[in-house]
Amino acid sequence: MEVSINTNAMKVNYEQKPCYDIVFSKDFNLLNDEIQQLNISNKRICIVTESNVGPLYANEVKDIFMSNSKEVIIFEFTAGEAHKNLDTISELYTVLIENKFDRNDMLVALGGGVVGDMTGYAAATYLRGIDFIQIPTSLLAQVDSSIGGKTGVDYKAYKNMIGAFYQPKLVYMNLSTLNSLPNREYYSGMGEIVKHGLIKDSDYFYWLKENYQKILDRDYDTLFTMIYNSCNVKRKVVEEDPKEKGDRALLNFGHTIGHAVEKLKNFTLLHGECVSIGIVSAAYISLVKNYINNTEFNDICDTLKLFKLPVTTSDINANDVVEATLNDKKMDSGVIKFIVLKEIGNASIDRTIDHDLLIYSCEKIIKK
Ligand SMILES: NC(=O)c1ccc[n+]([C@@H]2O[C@H](COP(=O)([O-])OP(=O)(O)OC[C@H]3O[C@@H](n4cnc5c(N)ncnc54)[C@H](O)[C@@H]3O)[C@@H](O)[C@H]2O)c1
Ligand SMILES: O=C(O)C(=O)C[C@@H](O)[C@H](O)[C@H](O)COP(=O)(O)O
Ligand SMILES: [Zn+2]
Repeated sequence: MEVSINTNAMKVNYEQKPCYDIVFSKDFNLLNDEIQQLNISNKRICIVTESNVGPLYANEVKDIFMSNSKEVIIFEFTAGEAHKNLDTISELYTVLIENKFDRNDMLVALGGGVVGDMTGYAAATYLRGIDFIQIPTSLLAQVDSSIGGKTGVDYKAYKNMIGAFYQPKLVYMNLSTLNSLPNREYYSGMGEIVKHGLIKDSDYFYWLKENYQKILDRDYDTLFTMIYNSCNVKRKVVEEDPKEKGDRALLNFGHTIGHAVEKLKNFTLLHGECVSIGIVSAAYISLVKNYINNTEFNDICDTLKLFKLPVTTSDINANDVVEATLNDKKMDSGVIKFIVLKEIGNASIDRTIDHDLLIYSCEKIIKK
């Protein structure tokens, strides 16, 4: 994978026209210029954040917005997937109404994927839609959730069951915010990053493997190259299929089983950890279908383990996992659009994966 990165930004097109910039930076110094281009001088701003990230970064970000807008308020909720729900959204709606936010005003998501998904959904639905921008602060949010416009909340423990496709006006990444990200959360982001290599770029997958120590050490230049490349993989997929009518489903590789595990483990495993387990089951199905060979299957498992990710789980049963997949959003008239690997770096949609094969693959990931 040869990548010459001579810029700190990339443009995302949507329905074949420029939509928003993804800006990569070592700090918040470029944020002022970026938001000035959005002409927010007469806007009210609500920074949406949570109890871990807010105390670290909200004041610095608020100061930047204060010097460019009419008014800035902060909405902070308790961190964690358990608060990615309609109750939190309702609290945010109430704050916006009480502060007389109108359609001219804007939300700012400052946090990980939970903040980004919820802020985007609130922006998509408040007054039938107001602008929002993403300032992702977790690795997973920087390489995945802040890009592509999937927004939403969990509903009765079903993942992302309520939501909207709604694009941000800007994605601003301060890579230095990762310095405060706990290791387990950092490794969780690697689940989505390994996924990017597996579905679209075998050179990238092997580059991750070769650079695993620098990645674990959070070497800045390696981190920048990795985040930039993952964003590029996702950008290209979502530009081609913004509302997942086709190949955007490839980004869901590992998620059919992954989301089921996330639900059945009562969100005690992190999203990226569940994606890792889901990748193993999907890779195993790809092995059974003779798309990949044993060496490649073991290579995938070993690479996930290099990034401290789980490849098995326990205390759940295969039938419950498969039952949970029936609510997968990739279901199409009772047939799952399951994502398999035709080879490393080349995923595809397979509508022939039946109940028995799903059960068989689950037994591979469930430790007795
Ligand atoms: N919309 C999408 O396309 C998309 C893509 C992938 C994942 N997701 C969703 O994103 C969520 C997972 O995102 P996540 O892993 O960022 O979870 P998260 O938002 O819960 O953040 C992970 C943890 O790290 C903390 N944190 C975040 N940034 C930090 C920082 N800079 N310093 C210290 N602590 C920090 C958070 O408080 C939290 O405890 C899931 O709900 C998943 O469904 C959405
Ligand atoms: O952006 C996408 O499309 C993805 O599938 C990215 C996934 O990593 C992410 O977890 C997404 O939220 C899952 O989509 P969902 O439609 O299954 O909720
Ligand atoms: Zn995901």
